[in-house]
Amino acid sequence: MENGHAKYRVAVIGSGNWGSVASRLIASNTAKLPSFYDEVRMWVFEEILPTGRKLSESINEQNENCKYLPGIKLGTNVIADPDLESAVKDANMLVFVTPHQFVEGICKKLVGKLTPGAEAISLIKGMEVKMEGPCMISKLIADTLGINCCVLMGANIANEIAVEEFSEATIGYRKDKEVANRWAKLFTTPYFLVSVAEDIEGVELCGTLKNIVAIAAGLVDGLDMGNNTKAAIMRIGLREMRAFSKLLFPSVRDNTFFESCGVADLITTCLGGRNRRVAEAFARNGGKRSFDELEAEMLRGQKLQGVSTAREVYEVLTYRGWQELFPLLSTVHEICIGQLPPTSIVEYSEHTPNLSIIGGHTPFY
Ligand SMILES: NC(=O)c1ccc[n+]([C@@H]2O[C@H](COP(=O)([O-])OP(=O)(O)OC[C@H]3O[C@@H](n4cnc5c(N)ncnc54)[C@H](O)[C@@H]3O)[C@@H](O)[C@H]2O)c1
Ligand SMILES: O=P(O)(O)OC[C@H](O)CO
Repeated sequence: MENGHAKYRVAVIGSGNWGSVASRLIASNTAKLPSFYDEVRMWVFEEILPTGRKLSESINEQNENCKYLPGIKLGTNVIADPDLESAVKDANMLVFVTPHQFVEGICKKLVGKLTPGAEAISLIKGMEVKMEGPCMISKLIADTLGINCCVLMGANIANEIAVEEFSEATIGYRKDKEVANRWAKLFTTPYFLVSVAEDIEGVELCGTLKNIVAIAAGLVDGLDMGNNTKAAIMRIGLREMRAFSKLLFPSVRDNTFFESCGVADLITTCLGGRNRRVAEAFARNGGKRSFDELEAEMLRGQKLQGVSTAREVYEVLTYRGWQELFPLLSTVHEICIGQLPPTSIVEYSEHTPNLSIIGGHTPFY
């Protein structure tokens, strides 16, 4: 507390492409806003660079993440820390921004180490599938750590935000609007406009599912199909995103799909994202080189989320008998694992089933 007002200390857990840009964005605000401590600790998954230097040391010396965000100064109040416990010490606002496959292990290491009353926000686009069913990443964080967790999703290609091109984002929250507004204050800048929506599942599922549609869009590009085909993929994808979200969480709101986290993120990812780019290469190689191989070669340490999300969603679809209702989401997974050729991405529509069978009415399509 300072002068009777709460003061907030921010830690960022993750330092990849978006993690580095988010740290820079946040740090530009904490340096200015009196309700936040200036310093932003950024946890770094330690790596040894080709020069033999540690990534965290290099970031602190150059004030730049030469591997995941070269050429951009982070702000001198961003401090890289390879020690997870030390990175979150005394922090009461925790920003989670790692590829989704690593978050469970990270959370387990943080149990019992957090400042009482800490709040979290997840910028992670992905989901986990457990024995008991699908689990959104914000819920995984909240349940493992016993803390409240909002989400921030949107049309946010990190490299564009790094050079301060105008973008929007959506914060999803469950009940506490005051907390959501505090997160919005932390993130909002003149070039990054943030709105809040009381629909955490809807916001998070938009960010998660659009990565599967982006794979489909990349396949279409790799097959040299035109804009009409790609637009059709995006429309069908958006429709399936909304239907799947509402089946999982009936509380999900239609309006959420018109926020930055919805249609805008779908568009930007299908035009300029990494999932699209690698899927294009996959199709150009006729599916002969795996996504893992192409990811390693093309992204140099950055991670795709769409391929694993397609698998996770497919598990849910098969377990619940919904596969035929979601031809695009299902087909993307079957192409990714080599069960179908890339050209199948536009063949499935011939077999599109009667989509009105759920519950005998047409609530989704
Ligand atoms: N990059 C973007 O434009 C962007 C924009 C919005 C949202 N996102 C989302 O943000 C999340 C993080 O993406 P990113 O772009 O910051 O990461 P990234 O793909 O650029 O980088 C991969 C990160 O994973 C780390 N890592 C590798 N192995 C690890 C391990 N075993 N344990 C923990 N960490 C490990 C690496 O050190 C690196 O920091 C993803 O869910 C992504 O979908 C990304
Ligand atoms: O580069 P992608 O495909 O991981 O997408 C990045 C962001 O999610 C776009 O908002």
